Amino acid sequence: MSAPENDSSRVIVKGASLLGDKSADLLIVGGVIREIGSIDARDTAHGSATVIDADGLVALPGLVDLHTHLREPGREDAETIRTGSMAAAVGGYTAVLAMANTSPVTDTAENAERVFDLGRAAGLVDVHPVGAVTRGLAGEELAELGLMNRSRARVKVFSDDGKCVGDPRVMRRALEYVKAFGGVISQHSQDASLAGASACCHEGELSGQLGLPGWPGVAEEIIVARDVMLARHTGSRVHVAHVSTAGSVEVLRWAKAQAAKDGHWSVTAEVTPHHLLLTTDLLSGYDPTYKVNPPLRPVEDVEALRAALADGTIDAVATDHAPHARHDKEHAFVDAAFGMLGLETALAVVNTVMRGNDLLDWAGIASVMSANPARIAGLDDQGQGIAVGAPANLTLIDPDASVTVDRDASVSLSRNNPWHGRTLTGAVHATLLRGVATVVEGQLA
Ligand SMILES: NC(=O)N[C@@H](CC(=O)O)C(=O)O
Ligand SMILES: [Zn+2]
Ligand SMILES: [Zn+2]
Repeated sequence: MSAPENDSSRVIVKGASLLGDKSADLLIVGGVIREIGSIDARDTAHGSATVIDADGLVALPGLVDLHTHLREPGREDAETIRTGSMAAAVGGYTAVLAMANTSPVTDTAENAERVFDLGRAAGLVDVHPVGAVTRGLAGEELAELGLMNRSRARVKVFSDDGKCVGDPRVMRRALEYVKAFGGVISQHSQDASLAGASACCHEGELSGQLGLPGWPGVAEEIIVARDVMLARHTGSRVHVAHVSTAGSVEVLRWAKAQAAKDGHWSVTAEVTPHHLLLTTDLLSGYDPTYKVNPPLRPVEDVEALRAALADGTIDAVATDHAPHARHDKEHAFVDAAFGMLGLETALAVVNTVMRGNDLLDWAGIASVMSANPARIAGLDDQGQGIAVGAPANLTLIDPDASVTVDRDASVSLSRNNPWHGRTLTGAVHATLLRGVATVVEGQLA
């Protein structure tokens, strides 16, 4: 699939409810929204237009995922840039940020360009490589941050995700460095010594009963607290990946108020769909599908995360789509790999949890799943909403569809799907990347 070269290629989307509000038609010419209103598909000017009947569907701007693991290069048995892009498109995404914990690590301009080019070749979503903060994710020397930024991949988001940048001196240098070009450090906030090498779940009453080694929420919170102080000190930007505790939310609330007063630095944060719905009690069956980092938390944390997403303390939903091959996941709980799939189900989970509980409306979902992540990542071709002159990156959603998730229906190469067997509300009907349908009637085009 490639972007239309012919400027006259026309698509008409008929009768979609724009962000859940009033219905209108969209005229797309050459991949750009040209007109919004009442468009007569029979008008001879639109003679060869492709018409998409969107009656009863909600149109959102294409979704943007700040946090995806595509596993290529290195673990093409778990996912490739192509299959991960397929899962993203099916999930309504038009752009994803691909984490750097591949093999080799995305820590050089050359490696970043390779991921970028493979994303372009797949052509289903815009794949933006995230650059590593440190060489080899080792936490010691800074990676080629400037060269990655100046490369064809134009990397602006840097993360050692999977590992925390533990050394405050390294974190300080990284924040200072990316400031020069408006970059951001996305931190996997987890103090290594409090987490401990064998910990595999949330530390609490249940981990004690199950005999599983856990780590406490404070291992996350102290890093969030440290990093916002470093961002303030350096006048830079920090982004907190996969926030999972009520304590982190409290720190963020304080930090955002300070940043707004100070004006010279900022902190943003994301939450995953699974941390908005799944709780630590799922671990009682020792099913490694539910083993993830940060771990599933008690219901009090889940409630705080929902409230923070609703009130803007948390800016974005990011999937942390983390595919794993069967032989890495199907182990005793303590030995299994951390991580779960998320791209194909994110929109339905957010709709079920947030809209279903009157915490966000469609416009709010568009903010946390498109506009805000695009702004945080500094993407200029995404997140502009549904407006005349904006690229036609669109997701058409059947808002009332009730879908029971089947892990074998996934286009991902992996099957570590925590939503298998659950019934969610809302389904992606179509996805358009710059006017080209990547998904039609829920299937890859
Ligand atoms: N989330 C996970 O449990 N695993 C991620 C790494 C990460 O996001 O920390 C992975 O790469 O598998
Ligand atoms: Zn992480
Ligand atoms: Zn991750």
